[in-house]
Amino acid sequence: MSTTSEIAVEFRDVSFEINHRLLLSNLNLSIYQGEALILLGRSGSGKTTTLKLINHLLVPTQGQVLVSSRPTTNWDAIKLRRRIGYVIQETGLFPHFTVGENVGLVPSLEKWPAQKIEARVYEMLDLVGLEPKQFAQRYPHQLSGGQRQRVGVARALAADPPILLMDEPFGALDPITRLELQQQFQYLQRQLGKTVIFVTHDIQEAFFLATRIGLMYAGKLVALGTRREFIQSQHPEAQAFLACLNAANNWEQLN
Ligand SMILES: Nc1ncnc2c1ncn2[C@@H]1O[C@H](COP(=O)(O)OP(=O)(O)OP(=O)(O)O)[C@@H](O)[C@H]1O
Repeated sequence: MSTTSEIAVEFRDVSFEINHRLLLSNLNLSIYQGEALILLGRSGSGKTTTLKLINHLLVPTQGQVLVSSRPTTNWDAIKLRRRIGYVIQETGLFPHFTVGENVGLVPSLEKWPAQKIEARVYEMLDLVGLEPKQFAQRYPHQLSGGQRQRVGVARALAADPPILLMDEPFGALDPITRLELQQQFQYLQRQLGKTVIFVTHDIQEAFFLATRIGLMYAGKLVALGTRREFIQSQHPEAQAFLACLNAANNWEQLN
């Protein structure tokens, strides 16, 4: 895997509070270029909040988030977001745009010439396994959920951003399509060398995709490390997740 020791995103003692509720406290975390950092945690543990602090949808109430060594508060928010692809569970595709227009959105906002956009759209649809001639002219409602997710990934990759934020992107899919997309995504991430921060509450997904796993619990990062290190963690929340993994793997013992 092509990780370098250069830091792509850094949280320096970050807390985030809203309406006197502390959603995230004292987060310190460096994410290296080219790695797939999986944020794992149960519902409400603060994973999405952490992602939104990276692309400036939220601003820390304490500390700093740095992207390419610059605090997000010093970035022009639009320029920052163009460097960061964002894929969410409900894909956020524009319903009145065709698949091609959705995928070409950021390149057209960046005023690429029409021919270059079209070539890029075809390249991206190919990359995520959708036959461009068949799919580029369709509308999102004419696709299955799995196909929409593929379009969401193609759109996030279209302007070649160095960083990708993925918020439970495959959560709503059937397990077979999900595994297929996870495999394709892992291949793509390694080929393209993107820095990926991927949110999930599924430990199998985390183990499959991770360079490192960051475990969140009640707004805190309570464990951080490789799969091997995660298995050795004594934190009760890590143990609870590992118990889920073991339960899933021990189904043969059921009669
Ligand atoms: N705008 C808000 N105002 C108040 N509380 C909020 C707000 N946004 C999120 N929260 C709360 O912050 C906590 C963390 O939310 P967050 O969405 O980061 O969790 P998560 O780990 O991504 O959960 P899930 O896996 O369910 O998406 C939750 O308890 C949530 O209810």
